[in-house]
Amino acid sequence: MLTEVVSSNDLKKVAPVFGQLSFDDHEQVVFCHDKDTDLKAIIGIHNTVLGPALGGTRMWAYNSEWEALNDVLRLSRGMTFKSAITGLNLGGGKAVIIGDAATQKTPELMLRFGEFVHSLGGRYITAEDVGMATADMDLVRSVTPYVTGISQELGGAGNPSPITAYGVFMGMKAAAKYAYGSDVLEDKIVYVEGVGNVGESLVEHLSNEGAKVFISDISQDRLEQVRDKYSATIYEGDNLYTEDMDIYAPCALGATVNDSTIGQLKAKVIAGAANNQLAVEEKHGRELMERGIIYAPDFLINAGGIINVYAELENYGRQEIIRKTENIYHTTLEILTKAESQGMTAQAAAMEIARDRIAARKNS
Ligand SMILES: NC(=O)c1ccc[n+]([C@@H]2O[C@H](COP(=O)([O-])OP(=O)(O)OC[C@H]3O[C@@H](n4cnc5c(N)ncnc54)[C@H](O)[C@@H]3O)[C@@H](O)[C@H]2O)c1
Repeated sequence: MLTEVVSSNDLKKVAPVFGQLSFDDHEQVVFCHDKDTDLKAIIGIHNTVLGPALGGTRMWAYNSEWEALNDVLRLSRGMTFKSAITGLNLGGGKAVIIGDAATQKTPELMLRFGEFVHSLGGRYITAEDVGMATADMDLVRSVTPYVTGISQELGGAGNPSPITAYGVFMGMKAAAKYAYGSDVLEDKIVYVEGVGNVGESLVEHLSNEGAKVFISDISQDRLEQVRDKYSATIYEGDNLYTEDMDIYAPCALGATVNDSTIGQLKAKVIAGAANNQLAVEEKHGRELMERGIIYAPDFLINAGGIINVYAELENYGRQEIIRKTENIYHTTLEILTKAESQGMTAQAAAMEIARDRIAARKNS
């Protein structure tokens, strides 16, 4: 399976790059190293048929370089399909920096990373992802124009996370309409796993709508901050997957829908911001379908952020950003309907539309 998350030991059994599970015809993979700043980064450029490869930079303390490589390949491939299904003229790319953002991210390291991005001449355009903030992108902007997600003071569209959260909220409403016949989320029990930039903003929408929101995070500080601002309860148990809930919203890292969690989940809807929620796309997508769980494909409903940063390249304003993001509601309903009528998973239905758009451009 192309996007399967596997252990470092299993990864070592395949050819290092071209044989990687998620290589999937990547155009270019760039390894970046700088001794002075201890930068170790990998930039994945999956596909540039529709336009330059745009995707955020993630900084994470990976257990091994294999896992970092697997992650960047999975993520950059996902960006290709995200932009394609959202109708943007962008290709798919992503970068990972190996290290702990809390302790190892320095201005010097970010500048050096920016220089590597610049060296690609615009084939890859970066933005923020996990472990990155708008201020980091502002730093990168001082050495390259090939960056989005910069602050409004520098002419950017600002932090993309609130728009991402709004799009997830739209996709969640559409999935709820499909599952429950109504998109009103009042009194629905929603578990938000990960209350970082996007998760917090999603909690705000849910709490405004009167949903019963439970939150989990590995950071106690984040949990308390979010609980104190909105109507949300901190989940105190040790396995949220077994809890009674209507909607599960993964907003931390990917692959949480996997062999061990899928049989425990009681939610009827899965809709969240995390990229690559299905550990093995086809297998777990199908299992969700067989269990009657409505899955709103992640790359479809978390596209608000890329819509927001794309505005910086195309010079469209706030109104158009909101319009495109609200359209996620309609696209989600369309995909769920197509999937059911054609007996395919929602993930596969969304992928098919995205692939068709890329193929049409390639052949034009
Ligand atoms: N920021 C965006 O605009 C955007 C756009 C599209 C997709 N995404 C995806 O959404 C997800 C969240 O992004 P973000 O920008 O909010 O990142 P973030 O770093 O701000 O937040 C992630 C949160 O998840 C928590 N977390 C990490 N591991 C966890 C675990 N095992 N259980 C519970 N919580 C855990 C972290 O403590 C943190 O609070 C990521 O998968 C990201 O790739 C983000």
